[in-house]
Parts: sequence; structure tokens; C-alpha cells
Amino acid sequence: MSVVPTMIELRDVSVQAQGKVLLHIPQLSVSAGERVAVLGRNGAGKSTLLRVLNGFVKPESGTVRVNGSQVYPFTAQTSLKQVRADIGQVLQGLHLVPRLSVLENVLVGGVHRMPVFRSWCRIFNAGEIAQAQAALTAVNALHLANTRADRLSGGERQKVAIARMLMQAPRLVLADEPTAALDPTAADEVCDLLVKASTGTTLLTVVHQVELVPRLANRVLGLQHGQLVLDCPVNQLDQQQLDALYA
Ligand SMILES: Nc1ncnc2c1ncn2[C@@H]1O[C@H](COP(=O)(O)OP(=O)(O)OP(=O)(O)O)[C@@H](O)[C@H]1O
Repeated sequence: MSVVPTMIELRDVSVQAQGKVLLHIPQLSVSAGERVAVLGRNGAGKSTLLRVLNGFVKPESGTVRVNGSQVYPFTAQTSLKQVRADIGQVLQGLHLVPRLSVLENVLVGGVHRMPVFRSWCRIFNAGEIAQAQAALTAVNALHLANTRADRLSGGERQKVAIARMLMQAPRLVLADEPTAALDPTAADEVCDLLVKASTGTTLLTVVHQVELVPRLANRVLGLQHGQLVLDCPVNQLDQQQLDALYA
């Protein structure tokens, strides 16, 4: 029997700021290939959890392992650059490079595989351009390739962010409210594209629209005041648990 590798492993993780505990997780383990929705009220610690995983927030204590690398505490073997190269991000709001075209924004997803000189000068070869065009085709956005990123609608921006993630080919995808401010039709499309683009990877999505959870995830984590108070399969989530989470 083959053993599914662990993608995320947190032990006794505590994040604090100004004397307040923002996140306290005694134990959390996510296997490779799982799709996890992270729920909770505003300020519950959802984004903090994602930032701990990509090393942008350092816990005061505990151990954080992602994709086999120890993100915290740092060790001589930790390459945060490599860890982040394996983590794709789809965030809410403006996170594309505004003055670059859509195609260039997607190409940026692959710069970690390029020689530094080429990535600085944004010199892309024909294979990379074809790959970026294929990623845009996968999210139904090839027609936007030459449009400046700051001219896009919210839904179009999220599609481009997903195409950039496809170009990056990460092992773990962190999506922080990817459907925020989208109308219901655009939100549905972005959810479906995100899940499709994350096939074969691990997907962690912070989401406020509970009705989208079954589209995005098969497991739910619930945070309340920085504590992990819910961890169950989506098909076992009931209204009482949700009411308690948002109380
Ligand atoms: N750098 C910081 N310094 C102090 N407090 C912080 C810092 N970053 C976040 N916080 C606080 O930590 C708590 C958790 O924030 P976080 O952004 O993780 O919540 P969230 O669940 O993602 O909220 P939202 O749904 O509103 O995005 C909040 O009370 C926030 O004010």
C-alpha cells in the first residue's frame, strides 16, 4: 500500500503580536492532494495561517513543515526560496503587476525556473511563451493576453492569477478569499478553474462564502480567535457547527 506524503505539518505553533495570540495550533497535518477550506470570522487567523506556511509570518514557537522542508524554525537545510517556488498563491484584490500585460504576468509564474539574468530582464523563450498561452487558454483568458493587468475586471484578474499559478506548477496552492468581490457567476467560474488548475496539488482556500465550500474542498478547518476549533470532512459539516464557528 502506498503512503500519501504529508504536505503540511504544524506542531505547537503559536503566533503572537503585541501580547495577543493570533494563532495557536497544537497539531495540524494535511496530506498531499487534499483540498481544504479554511473558515472563520474576520480576524480569526485564517490569513495568518497561510502566511505561516509560506514563511512570511514567523511563529514564536513550534514547528512548521511544508512539502518536506522545515519552514520554522529555520535550519541550515531550509531554502525559503525553494519552499516559496513550490507554493502558488491566489489572493484577493490587486496582486498582479499592474503595468505588465496579462501574458507577462503569467510568464512571471515561471521565473523561478529561469536563469536570474533572464528573469530580471524578462527575456522569455518561445517554449515559455507557448506554456503561458496554454495556461491562459486553460482559464478561458487567452483573448486578454495583450491587455494590461490594471485594465482587468476582478473576475478576469483571478483567472490570470490562476493561469500564473499553472505556469508556476506549484506543489501547494494557497488561495486567500479568491472569490471576494466577485458576482456569483464569476465566483462559481473562479472556484471551478481553481480546483481544476490545482489537480494533483494540495489546495488550501480561505473562503467566506460557505456555499462555495463543497466546490472547493473535501475537508474543512474552522478557526476561532486563532484556535483550530473545527476539522472535518465537508460532507460531515452541519449547520450547528457553522453557527458555532460564526457565533
Ligand atoms: N502584523 C500584525 N500585528 C498585529 N496584529 C496582527 C497582525 N497581523 C494580523 N493581526 C491580527 O491578527 C488577527 C488575525 O488576522 P488575520 O488576518 O489572520 O485574520 P483573518 O481570519 O484572515 O481575517 P479576515 O477574514 O478579516 O481576512 C486579527 O485580529 C488581526 O488584527
